Amino acid sequence: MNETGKYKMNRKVPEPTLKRLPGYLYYLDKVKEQGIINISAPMIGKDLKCDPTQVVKDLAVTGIKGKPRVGYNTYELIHALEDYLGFNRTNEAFIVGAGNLGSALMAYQEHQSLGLKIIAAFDVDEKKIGTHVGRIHILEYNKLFSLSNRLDVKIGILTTPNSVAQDVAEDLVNCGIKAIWNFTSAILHLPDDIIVQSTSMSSYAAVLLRRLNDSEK
Ligand SMILES: NC(=O)c1ccc[n+]([C@@H]2O[C@H](COP(=O)([O-])OP(=O)(O)OC[C@H]3O[C@@H](n4cnc5c(N)ncnc54)[C@H](O)[C@@H]3O)[C@@H](O)[C@H]2O)c1
Repeated sequence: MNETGKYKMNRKVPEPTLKRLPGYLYYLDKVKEQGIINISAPMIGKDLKCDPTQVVKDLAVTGIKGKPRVGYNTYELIHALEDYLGFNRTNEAFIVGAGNLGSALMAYQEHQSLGLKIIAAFDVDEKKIGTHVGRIHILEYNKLFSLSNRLDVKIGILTTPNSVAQDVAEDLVNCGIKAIWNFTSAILHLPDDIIVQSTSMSSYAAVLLRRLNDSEK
């Protein structure tokens, strides 16, 4: 942090901090609904079962500082978090692979409130092409190239089988995609400037099962 308490813009915020920020936002929305105007770090820490020092450190990345004995202004903090996370902007995304997982992601409207809007899906399966999930149309994979020329989409969500993930990811990059949310288990080899966020439910399940096993010993 610099002397004003703000993180320098070029400083890379640790991933665990970034992962915790949406949780604060969700919690603060509930606090706001209860009409609570100011909230302290110890109160947030108590409710979210985490260390208040960690809360202060995490929230400092937004540039907002709490006041001694008053805490944070709930509205200011929500706004700062939304702004920092880009939730109050619309980020359009393509999804490739409209199977079980791809369709579930398309059906999950909550992403929109996070500023992530899936505008089209692409697949190679003739039976799926031309259908839609909610308002999202599933288009022929080859259309990815012409459509990305017309639209300035920067995010690609990858839900194809693992076997084709690298090829599809390279196509996405060639179409101008700058950030890939990778749900496959493939380890993608892409240029350094491409942001890849891999998400694995299996790793969370592994932690859950291991902890359950440990607790039963
Ligand atoms: N990250 C997670 O937690 C998690 C959870 C479940 C599944 N997965 C992974 O997500 C991926 C999808 O799983 P699923 O159960 O939805 O599979 P699925 O078979 O239901 O869907 C895959 C879709 O991709 C399409 N496809 C195949 N080749 C393609 C290509 N070259 N271009 C475009 N589309 C293509 C298929 O036609 C199909 O519609 C798999 O890699 C799976 O391992 C990840």
